[in-house]
Amino acid sequence: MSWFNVDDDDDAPYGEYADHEVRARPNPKANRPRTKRRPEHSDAVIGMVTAVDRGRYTALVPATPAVKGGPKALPERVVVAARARELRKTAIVIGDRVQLVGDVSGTEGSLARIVSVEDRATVLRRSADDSDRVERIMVANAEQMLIVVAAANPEPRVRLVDRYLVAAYDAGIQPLICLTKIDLADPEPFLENFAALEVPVFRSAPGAWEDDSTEGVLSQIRETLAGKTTVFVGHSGVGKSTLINALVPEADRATGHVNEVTGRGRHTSSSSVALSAPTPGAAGGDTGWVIDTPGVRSFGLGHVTSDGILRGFTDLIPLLDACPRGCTHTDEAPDCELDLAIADGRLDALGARRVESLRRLLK
Ligand SMILES: Nc1nc2c(ncn2[C@@H]2O[C@H](COP(=O)(O)OP(=O)(O)OP(=O)(O)O)[C@@H](O)[C@H]2O)c(=O)[nH]1
Ligand SMILES: [Zn+2]
Repeated sequence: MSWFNVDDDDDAPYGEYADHEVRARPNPKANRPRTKRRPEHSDAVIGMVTAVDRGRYTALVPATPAVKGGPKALPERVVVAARARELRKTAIVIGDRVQLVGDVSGTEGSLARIVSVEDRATVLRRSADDSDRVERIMVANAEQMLIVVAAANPEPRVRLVDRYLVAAYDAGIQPLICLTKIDLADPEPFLENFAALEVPVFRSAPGAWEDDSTEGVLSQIRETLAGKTTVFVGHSGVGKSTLINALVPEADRATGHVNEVTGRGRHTSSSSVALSAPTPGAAGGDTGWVIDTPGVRSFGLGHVTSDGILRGFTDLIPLLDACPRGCTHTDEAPDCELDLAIADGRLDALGARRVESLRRLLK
């Protein structure tokens, strides 16, 4: 099975566990869940978590070879698992690589046990709002973030994109921007806001897909997704599901569906899920992973330090070297180089808008 689709936890679409333990770690890019090293499970297999649903985790386990005198060979399979007791307080999220023991056959009705979570390459977090210092882990091990934003309906908001960018840079994830609904409005004025950043941009509308042509935006996006794990984020209604359905035809994200593993039918728009995104034409099936997340209105950054926020403004960073020592770069900061650069024209009107964006987030 190359893809599957299982609902997330309805009540906690970003994972059930506040991430107190991880926040204390000094390096936000390479932190690991604080799991005590348990006795080795030499028989454990590794799987990737693709869905979380009320204490049940779905993991994709690659084919395992036969062991002499031991278990038989097994093909790639979907395994449903519960967490081991000792992992009660550990966040397990989509994208996590986990060690599974017990019945890892993936046969209908079987239940394996997750006994540990592997170190994470990246952790994408979000807090409820900026005053909320308790963040949730949304996704583990994403390498790219595709920020989906509509040219119109809903109106694009610079501030929300700024927030996604900050969250991505803070997590060490490469951001990408996809403007949808370019048939409804000219996307360029909005995109100018981000022109100074070296962020790849895609422009999408069903008329621009031209699936068969290499120039079509879908082909461009597929190429970028190949072999990578990419989390899709965006405000509700921007066309994220439409895009995912076009990229991963089996995804069926727009309509409700029956959960293949649990048999429960539920609407998908509140759930996160990982879908494999095969790249047509790529030799050897250069599969990427698309992680869909529920559309959000706001994206809290209460957990990000001001240094983390600055990382989202790569275009302004070179100026800051000339700031007075300890400069906070806010409106009130005396002699901030950002103000001097606006005054003497090194930053144009667009640059001044970037400074405003930064300062709103630094508040
Ligand atoms: N004109 C136009 N409409 C689009 C485009 N993409 C999506 N839509 C429409 O926009 C509406 C919302 O699209 P969805 O794909 O459901 O949006 P979503 O971002 O997944 O929204 P949530 O499920 O709430 O997160 C639907 O009616 C789509 O048909 C586009 O490129 N152009
Ligand atoms: Zn400054």
